[in-house]
Amino acid sequence: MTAPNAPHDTARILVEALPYMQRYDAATVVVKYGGNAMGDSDAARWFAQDVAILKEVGINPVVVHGGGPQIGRMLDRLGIKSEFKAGLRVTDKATVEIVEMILAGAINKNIVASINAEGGRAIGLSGKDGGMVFARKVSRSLINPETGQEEVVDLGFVGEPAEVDRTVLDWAITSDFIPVVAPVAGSADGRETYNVNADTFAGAIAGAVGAKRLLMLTDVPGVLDRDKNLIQQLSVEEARRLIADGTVSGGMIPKVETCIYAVERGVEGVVILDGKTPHAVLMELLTPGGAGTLITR
Ligand SMILES: Nc1ncnc2c1ncn2[C@@H]1O[C@H](COP(=O)(O)OP(=O)(O)O)[C@@H](O)[C@H]1O
Ligand SMILES: CC(=O)N[C@@H](CCC(=O)OP(=O)(O)O)C(=O)O
Repeated sequence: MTAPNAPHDTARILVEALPYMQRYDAATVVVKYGGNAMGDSDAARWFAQDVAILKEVGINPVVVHGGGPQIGRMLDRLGIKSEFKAGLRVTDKATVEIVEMILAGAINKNIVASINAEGGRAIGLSGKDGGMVFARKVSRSLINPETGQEEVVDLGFVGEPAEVDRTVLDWAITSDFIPVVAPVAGSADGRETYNVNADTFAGAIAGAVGAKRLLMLTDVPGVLDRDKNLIQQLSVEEARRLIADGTVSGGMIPKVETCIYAVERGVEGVVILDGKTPHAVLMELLTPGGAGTLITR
């Protein structure tokens, strides 16, 4: 979106945006803000402005954020080694403490402050708050490259949402507040803290609140084919095929799996897009110039 430099520019932008505002009027849109999308201060400001504007025009944003690179940098500073298996961080007791500190602490509060600085009323939460999300331990089977056999790997305190209670989100959505949620959740008995992949967490939230759209902001233009060209639209079936044939790998796996999960739970469309482009969220929702990969049924 180019900045309006004359009143007729502003009027043109508003006229163009109007049908889109009507399409999403009073709808809930879940925006997953990945650690790689956070970028520099300009990108962070565009994001905060977009979220504040959405609420202002009658659309209800729920932000779920990540922070994988930021967790990695803190673990490095502390000399704690970290590895990923199947796109998930193997998380021991010391690591889960840092994960909660970075996600539910520093990053969550920075995003809240940025949105508030743009005139929004953001409220920072984690899955623990209001009993929003209870998690259970993730179990994953992977092929051991040495033996070629499938083995169950222990990822430690990595969780997946087992139960989502939307009460606290509904309260925020129907008030002035914009919920900003860190993907950390407790076990049902309150004894354990789990590190939940932010994509997975966002999908569970989008499904539970009946979101009309889920936007997944990352640092690539969307899902790329083998020649690195952007795929503009995918069905659930095509998306599954891309995971199975290895076109989609690494951190894109939980992202595409989340898209499939959310669409199957009634979210009309999920878009994977580059969160570092100017006003990516508004451009996607309120202009004809939407970018990224749209995944639908
Ligand atoms: N087919 C693909 N299309 C686009 N990105 C892919 C694909 N396969 C793997 N990736 C990788 O997935 C990354 C995005 O996942 P991730 O780094 O976990 O993002 P985020 O931190 O935003 O959640 C890209 O930067 C890219 O390296
Ligand atoms: C289990 C697991 O891998 N958790 C992630 C949580 C943060 C995350 O997902 O952040 P991004 O969206 O920026 O990747 C992690 O520890 O990095």
